Amino acid sequence: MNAQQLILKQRAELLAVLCGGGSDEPLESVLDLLLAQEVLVWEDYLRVRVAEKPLCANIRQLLDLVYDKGEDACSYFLAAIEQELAEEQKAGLCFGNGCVMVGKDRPATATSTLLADRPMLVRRLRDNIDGALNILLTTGCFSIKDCDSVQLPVYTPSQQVRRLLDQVKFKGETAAKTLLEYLEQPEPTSPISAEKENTPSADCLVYQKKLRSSVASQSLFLSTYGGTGRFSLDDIYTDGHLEVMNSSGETTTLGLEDVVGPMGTLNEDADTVLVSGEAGSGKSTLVQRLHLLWAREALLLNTFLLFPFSCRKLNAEHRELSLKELLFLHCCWPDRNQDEVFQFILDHPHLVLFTFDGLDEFKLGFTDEERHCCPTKQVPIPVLLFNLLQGTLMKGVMKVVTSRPHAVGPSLKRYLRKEVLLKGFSPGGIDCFVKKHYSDPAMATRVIESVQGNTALLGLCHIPVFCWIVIKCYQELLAGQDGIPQTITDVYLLVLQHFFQRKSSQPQSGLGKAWLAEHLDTVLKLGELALEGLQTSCYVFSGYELQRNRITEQDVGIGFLIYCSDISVNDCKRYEFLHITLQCFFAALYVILNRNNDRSAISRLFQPRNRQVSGLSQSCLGQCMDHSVEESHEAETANLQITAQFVSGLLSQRHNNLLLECCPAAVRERNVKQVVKSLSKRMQRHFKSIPRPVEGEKKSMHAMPSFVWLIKCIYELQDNSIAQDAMAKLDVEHLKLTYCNIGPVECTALAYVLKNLRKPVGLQLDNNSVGDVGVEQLLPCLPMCHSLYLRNNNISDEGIRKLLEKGIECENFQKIALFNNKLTDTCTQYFSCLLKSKQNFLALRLGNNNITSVGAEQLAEGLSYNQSLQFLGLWGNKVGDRGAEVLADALTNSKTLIWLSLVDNGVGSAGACALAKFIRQNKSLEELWLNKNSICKEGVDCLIEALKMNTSVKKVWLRGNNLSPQEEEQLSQQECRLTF
Ligand SMILES: Nc1ncnc2c1ncn2[C@@H]1O[C@H](COP(=O)(O)OP(=O)(O)OP(=O)(O)O)[C@@H](O)[C@H]1O
Repeated sequence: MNAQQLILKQRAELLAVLCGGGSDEPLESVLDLLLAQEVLVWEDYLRVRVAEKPLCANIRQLLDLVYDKGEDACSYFLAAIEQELAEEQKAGLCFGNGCVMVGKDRPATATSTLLADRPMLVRRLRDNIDGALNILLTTGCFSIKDCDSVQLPVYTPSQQVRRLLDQVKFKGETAAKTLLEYLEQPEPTSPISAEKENTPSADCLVYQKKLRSSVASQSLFLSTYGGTGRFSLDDIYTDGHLEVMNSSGETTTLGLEDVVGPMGTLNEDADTVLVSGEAGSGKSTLVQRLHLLWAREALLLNTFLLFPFSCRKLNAEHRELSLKELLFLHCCWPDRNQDEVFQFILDHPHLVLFTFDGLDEFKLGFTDEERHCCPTKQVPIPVLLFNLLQGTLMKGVMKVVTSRPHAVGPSLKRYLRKEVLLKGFSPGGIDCFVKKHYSDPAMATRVIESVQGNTALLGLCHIPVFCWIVIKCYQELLAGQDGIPQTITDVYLLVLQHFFQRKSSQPQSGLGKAWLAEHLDTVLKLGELALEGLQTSCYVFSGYELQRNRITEQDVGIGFLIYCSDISVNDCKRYEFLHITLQCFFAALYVILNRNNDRSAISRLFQPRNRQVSGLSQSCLGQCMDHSVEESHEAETANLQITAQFVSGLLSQRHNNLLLECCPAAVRERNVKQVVKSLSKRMQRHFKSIPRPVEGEKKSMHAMPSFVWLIKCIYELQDNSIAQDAMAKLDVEHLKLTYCNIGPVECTALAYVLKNLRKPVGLQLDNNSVGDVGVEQLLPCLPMCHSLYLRNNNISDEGIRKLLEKGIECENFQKIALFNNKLTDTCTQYFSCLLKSKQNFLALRLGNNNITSVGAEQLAEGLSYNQSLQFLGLWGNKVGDRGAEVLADALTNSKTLIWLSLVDNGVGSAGACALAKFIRQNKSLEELWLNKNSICKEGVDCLIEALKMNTSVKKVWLRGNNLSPQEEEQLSQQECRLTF
């Protein structure tokens, strides 16, 4: 009997076994096999999987279908049943001669691979569906709704997997690829299976589950949105730009998953990873994302337990605690067998991760003076924290610490495994964030367009917290009564207005012109609390403190203060400002608007503050700082600096009308004078520190970060005459601002002030995060720059286009250094134009970018018209022989070029021979750098011949080419100007 006849004959029995027990599973697994063998196509599958029909109706449909498909289909069907059913179910059934389920050729697409491998995938994913869903969610292939529809509790795990596979197929190729890539990763060596000794007991597993669930619930929502609508982290999280720097100062971009990975490791023996970034750059949000992904088992798969700490909350812990108490009281309490869980942690440090968010908010600066290594002994929190960071306590536990840069001094740096720099949103990140924020794409486009239309605003939006405010207050922004925001004070006034508007009795009609005066009482009460807090490094407030400042429930209801879910044992309510920068803003309002302030309030803000207390022996542990014991260190509190910046901004003429209602003109005038005087005094201190120039060198000022802060204060004031006065006394030829965390916001302020310089300077901004937007911001001061150094600043061709468009018009502009950016052949046409039109341009350094022979050809075009360039650096590009040939040709007649570098450019002997021709004719070149190429003896012979005709060249560098030591020896004897 053939297979078709067997099916017909046994129809009732087959129906009975496939219906067995009313479970879909036998039918589903047979369908998996038939799909994989292509006996059924997707449409067939849908016809037999009709949810509304009873199971037996679907099975009958399948029997009809395979019967109609003929003998082969029926053979496969019987073989599938034989393979899937248990022995007792198969008893009495006849399967004929059977057929073998063969593996098909590898399908061409990922979606068809999912079908071909369906039976295996169902088995594999059954126990790991969360991991797969997480990866689909984090990569944006799935929405939360998709995940929910897969994980309905009515489905068995296998059914959930099938729903997932069906959904992935529906989403298309990208989703299918993502899933397959995830499955190709080596199975996470779960701590359970990795080593026997790592096997956690049942109680540890229960604890892990509880911890995961507690961490997940704490990290699901973003706190900034607390009072203004709930935003889940999944819906709004946008990747920030992360970098690590190696020991030679080169930076590499990395992803969230690399934060705790080996990339960028500088000190293998240390366990603390620092994530540093400016205020509002997204550090807390980043660790929150790490927490959430760990809790969902989507990241940090080798971390068995993750303990999240907030330094802000640790500040409020005045008790002495042991490590055990710290973990269990502050993070998650084990319901069973505490000792065993703690012992597991002690025995397996490599399976544990601690995160400490906001080290800069910790009352005491890091010190390694007091050693402590006993996990059960009670000690003050700072001792515990600092010893954990050093590794004296719990060596081997990985720690991720976030901080603003100023709080990380050399004493902590010694204990860092690596430092990850968080630089806020990239331009693409801003777009992505806006799109995530608005469900209406048309609205998102409007916002993006208007942000991009205003470069100062675009610069601000690189900092996520500003970006959030701009988006939040978009209505006010569009209403635009007071013009488009330019400064951070403008942006924070918007948010103030927005919140009051929301709570006003007639939200539709808008606030009156005197809106600030109407809410002055609330502003002053919140401002006083904010200022007191900042002065004592206090960011969490009790109900009592609110009461003391007469802050009512109604005031809290406006939304600036949010309830802070303190996870310590103390269950009294605590509050914090929506964001710490908002606390600074209120403090600034208080400084400006409170009539009882003493006159020195402003000047104190601008004075250097010595914050750190050395040693833990001071009696003020856990208490507010006593300024009388502060000493020696010159680290100004960054939040007070931000406050000073807001004070400057509020005193800007632009906000005169608004403030006039709240503060008499005479008081305002007095305050303005105070600010200007303080700024001028601080500037003078900087200028006085400028060393006398060494003979033969330029007079140069190496600015400290606080110089950038002063510049930002001047910018906030928006008064050109103040900027002019400040620059009138700056008498340097070179202004060095390397490693000063200069991003687009800082570039705006720098340009505003530096455009008033009396004499042009060389502006050195190497190793910052200027980017294309920052470059655009710098344009106003380009006329005052004879040289611009922008090494390692994430600049692309587009930034260069804008820069050179302006640069061509600037008479003074003569040198540019762009080593290690993101430049390609596209930018060389702009340089070519510059070289053609600027016959006083001296130095062009484009090392370590992506310029090939195509770019070299374009550069050559410009060079052949130029009679001024002295230095041309192309180190570490890919111009090759062709590039060397065209450049050599173009430079032959140059009477000015004295230095040329083609190091590490894939130049061979053909390129060297072309350069030899150039040497033969050129009379200006002094140094030629050709190290790290692939030049052979034949190429060097050409160079030697050419050098016989040339007296100007002093040195030709040829290290690291295709020459044997003997050849090098022999060649250098022939020509002493060659260096190997
Ligand atoms: N990656 C991100 N995706 C979406 N929004 C973000 C992101 N990063 C930050 N934000 C927004 O900016 C706000 C401020 O960010 P966050 O508090 O993480 O900054 P921070 O660097 O920790 O600031 P501070 O140093 O002042 O404590 C967040 O509450 C959120 O609204």
